[in-house]
Amino acid sequence: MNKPPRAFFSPLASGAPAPMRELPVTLERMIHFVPAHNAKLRSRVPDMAKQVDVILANLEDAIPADAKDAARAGAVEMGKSFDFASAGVGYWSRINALNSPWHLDDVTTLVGEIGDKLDVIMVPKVEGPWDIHYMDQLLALLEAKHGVKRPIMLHAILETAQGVANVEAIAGASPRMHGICLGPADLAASRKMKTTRVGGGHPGYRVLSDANADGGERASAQQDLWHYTFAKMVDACVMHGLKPMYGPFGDFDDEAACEQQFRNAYLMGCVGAWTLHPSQIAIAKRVFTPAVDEVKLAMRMIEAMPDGTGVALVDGKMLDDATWKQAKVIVDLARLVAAREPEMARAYGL
Ligand SMILES: CC(=O)SCCNC(=O)CCNC(=O)[C@H](O)C(C)(C)COP(=O)(O)OP(=O)(O)OC[C@H]1O[C@@H](n2cnc3c(N)ncnc32)[C@H](O)[C@@H]1OP(=O)(O)O
Ligand SMILES: CC(=O)C(=O)O
Ligand SMILES: [Mg+2]
Repeated sequence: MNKPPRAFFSPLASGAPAPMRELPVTLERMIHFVPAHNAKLRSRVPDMAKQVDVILANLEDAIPADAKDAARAGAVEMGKSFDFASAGVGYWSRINALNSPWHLDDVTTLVGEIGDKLDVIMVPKVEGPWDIHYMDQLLALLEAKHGVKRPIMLHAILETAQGVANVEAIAGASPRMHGICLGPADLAASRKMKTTRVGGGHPGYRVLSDANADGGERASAQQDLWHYTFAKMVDACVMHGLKPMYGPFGDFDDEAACEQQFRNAYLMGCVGAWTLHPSQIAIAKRVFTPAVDEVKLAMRMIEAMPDGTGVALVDGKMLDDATWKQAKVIVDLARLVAAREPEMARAYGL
């Protein structure tokens, strides 16, 4: 059963900030992962911040068990030593799972030490709305205790079969929800898929054409292992006004496959993807920034139907209200990019 509408937007603790009614309008083309226990990489945060939209201090998987405390302390140091808000860069942290021995210390330390610096907590292995309700209540209590002025948002990773089954309820569980991203590595393990990869396709997952009468070679094409989950996730996010994102791509040497995975996500409606290595930043930026010719076409489409109604022809193709709305999505994104990147503003003519 859902909360009554008025209760949905009430603070969950006396003194906690009022839940947000709308998500901040901001670019999140890449969530750049920094292993927070690594002092060398932490020292590069000011440089990284010039290249990415969001920096995330990772505390969960990929951090060795004996470095969990150091990673937590590193996340606090990152939040205190660099002014992400003034740089126009988001600051997120991925905490350890709700049933792990590090989870409680992660949440209490982050909110207590840098609650007013942290935009989003990324929650791994979310199974159902109950996980979000728990986080919502805990954060409200901690925000009230530490005088945090702005609610910390939640971004769920969709990486268990149970989570996929419950994705709509997860998306609608709290006004704290920022978005959901796909976690293909844990999801593969959860589903007992016979793969050993972090995202991307698999050469064995194919469709074969019918046999040829002459016994000749049959055409076959690799298919997308993630399409069903991904489409379900995007619709759940959009239904609740959240931001869908692609997650990680683990083969750093296969830049073409990474770019294709990111592009599929972009076309399907995602706002961004994770970058795990510096080489992936340019890929994410290229993919999640609308191309100049696409933006110029979209602007001509909007000009052809100034009030968004009726029918027109642009370059021989029919447009109506629905195509106008698609064009507006692209132009709105271009305006967001242009506000941050003067060279793109010039290229778009905005
Ligand atoms: C399934 C999941 O949960 S995915 C999310 C969890 N995984 C992660 O967060 C992984 C994040 N990435 C990393 O930890 C690292 O990229 C590694 C350990 C995988 C590889 O790092 P390296 O072995 O140093 O790779 P490589 O030699 O190619 O790095 C080139 C340079 O980029 C730096 N670099 C590597 N990763 C990063 C990063 N995420 N951010 C910033 N700089 C980085 C390296 O320090 C190195 O710098 P240097 O040449 O000055 O020494
Ligand atoms: C993203 C992530 O955590 C996973 O693929 O498991
Ligand atoms: Mg995972």
